[in-house]
Amino acid sequence: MNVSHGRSKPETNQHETPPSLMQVMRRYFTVNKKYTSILVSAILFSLLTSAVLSLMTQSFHAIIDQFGTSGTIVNKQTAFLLLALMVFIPSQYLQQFLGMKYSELCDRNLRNTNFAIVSGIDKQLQDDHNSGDILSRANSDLVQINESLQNYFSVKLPQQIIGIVALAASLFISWQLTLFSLAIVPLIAFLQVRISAPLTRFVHQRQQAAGESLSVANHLMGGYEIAKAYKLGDLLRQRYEAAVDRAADSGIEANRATILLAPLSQVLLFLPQIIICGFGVYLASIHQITSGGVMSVIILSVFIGNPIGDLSSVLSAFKTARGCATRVFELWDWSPEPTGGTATRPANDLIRLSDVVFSYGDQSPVLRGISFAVNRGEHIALVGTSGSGKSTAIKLLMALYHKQEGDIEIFGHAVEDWATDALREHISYVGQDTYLFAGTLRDNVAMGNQSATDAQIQAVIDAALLQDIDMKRDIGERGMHLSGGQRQRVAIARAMLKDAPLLLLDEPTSALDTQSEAMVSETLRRLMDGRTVIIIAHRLSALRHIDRVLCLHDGQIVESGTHEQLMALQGIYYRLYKSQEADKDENCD
Ligand SMILES: Nc1ncnc2c1ncn2[C@@H]1O[C@H](COP(=O)(O)OP(=O)(O)OP(=O)(O)O)[C@@H](O)[C@H]1O
Repeated sequence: MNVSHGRSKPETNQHETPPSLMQVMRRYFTVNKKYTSILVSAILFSLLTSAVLSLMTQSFHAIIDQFGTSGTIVNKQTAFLLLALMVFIPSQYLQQFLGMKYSELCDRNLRNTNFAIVSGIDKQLQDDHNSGDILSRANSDLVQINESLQNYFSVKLPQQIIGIVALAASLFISWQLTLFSLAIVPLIAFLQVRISAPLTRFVHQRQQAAGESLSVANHLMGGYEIAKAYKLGDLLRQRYEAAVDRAADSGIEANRATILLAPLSQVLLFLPQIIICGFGVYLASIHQITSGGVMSVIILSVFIGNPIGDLSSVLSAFKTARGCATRVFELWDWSPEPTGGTATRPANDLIRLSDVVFSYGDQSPVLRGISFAVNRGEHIALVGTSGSGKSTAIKLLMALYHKQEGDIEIFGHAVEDWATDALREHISYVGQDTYLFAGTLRDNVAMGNQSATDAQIQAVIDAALLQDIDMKRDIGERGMHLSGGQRQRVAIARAMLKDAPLLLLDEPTSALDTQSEAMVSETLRRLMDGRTVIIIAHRLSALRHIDRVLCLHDGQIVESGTHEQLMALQGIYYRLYKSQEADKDENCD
């Protein structure tokens, strides 16, 4: 596993040995290294707290011994005790506060880093994973990491530091009494480690299953109408319950280990003190230790016992954090989308595909050597049978996927020579599934050009025949408060505002009824005017004004020409056209 959050692995392998706790924690610290000074300060305050605590115990020791021998209390020691308390309290506050702050800042950093990485994941990898799993890694896994580690950095780590210093002070007072009281610790610690060993696996499985259940819930919300229309409620519920069952089974196993560890911790907490009392009285009786010494060791044993007793909960917190962090870091190791080359401006107006071959993953090729060129201002239509590769060709032009063979040249640069972001600035895209964001009409249109003025936005709203809708109107999540035709025209208005020289249209009217289609077609005409356009067209009757039609079949261009030329050819295009005409006649009857 990488130490930095730079990603190198092309793909995750579920069967790989999971990274060790050390590897995961090293990566956690590296990713959050800008906050290390806060953690170091928390540790320094823990050291100060423990040093003050040891000195307080020493003076307490002296006060009791003095009182035992002379019946008086030493004023100097008492004054010191009070002074030490005044340092102890703020120091303990700061150690906890800084530990908590460190963990909160790390959480924020992990979330921001995670969002940036998720938004740049290679499209092919994203296709291969379900969105619920990605969301679960980006949310509940991060929550679990924070919950597990925050308590450690703010409470448990300072306790451990204080415990170590208290142990040293206790050994200094009476090494026999201290070691005797700790004799049982190795055995119990060994049991704790053994019992908690499978915890990481169960936590990993639980989070995996939680991701699956989230994915099913996503389907229910995203495909609400379909779920209702096809009565998919039961099917989705069964899938959801199966995933939740798996999450619960793994959760029960994970918690079983945690619960088993609890009694061991209790034993660890009290046993040393009982031993100190008994053995301490014996040592005092043979003058090996004073009564003040026994009292001090008892006090120190509480600070030593705390971290030992908490070992099990610390272990389980770390194992939970390790399981979740492994899933998050796995996501971070997925290949990012290539940022491309250095070209940021067009060299000329030509778009050209030469012998392009492309397949999704290791499947058989979807595009099998397609070649065509588009000149500035030309309008080209891609038509053909379903699955012939039309949308894929458009996605290659947007650099969402990358061809395996051949050349793709956009405005005079090979697609891979373009800086990917710059390339996309020169392209407007309107697809068949319009994605609108929750917010106002203005917010959605302005995504085409975030520096546009209200007047410019209103102008494209008017041009897209949306003038009846107030631009401040909330259009609902995914534009649910609008009709299908209106949603499509919002997408067109967005593309108009972007004003990019290349326009890619993927069946922008296919989902519309005839009336809406007429309105959308009108706005489309306004959008296409003066731009280079590649349109995937469903209704062939609308292609009479297109400069050139390319007919795809089985990943190859089999016919090319104007509508009239292709009709005269009486090939695939002609048959598709005729079958659409026949459908239309049938519907009219
Ligand atoms: N993300 C993907 N992963 C794997 N295969 C895919 C993916 N997208 C599309 N395909 C496959 O690639 C082939 C071409 O799909 P594409 O969407 O390019 O066809 P199309 O001509 O646009 O079809 P339609 O007219 O039905 O929209 C199809 O067989 C499809 O199953």
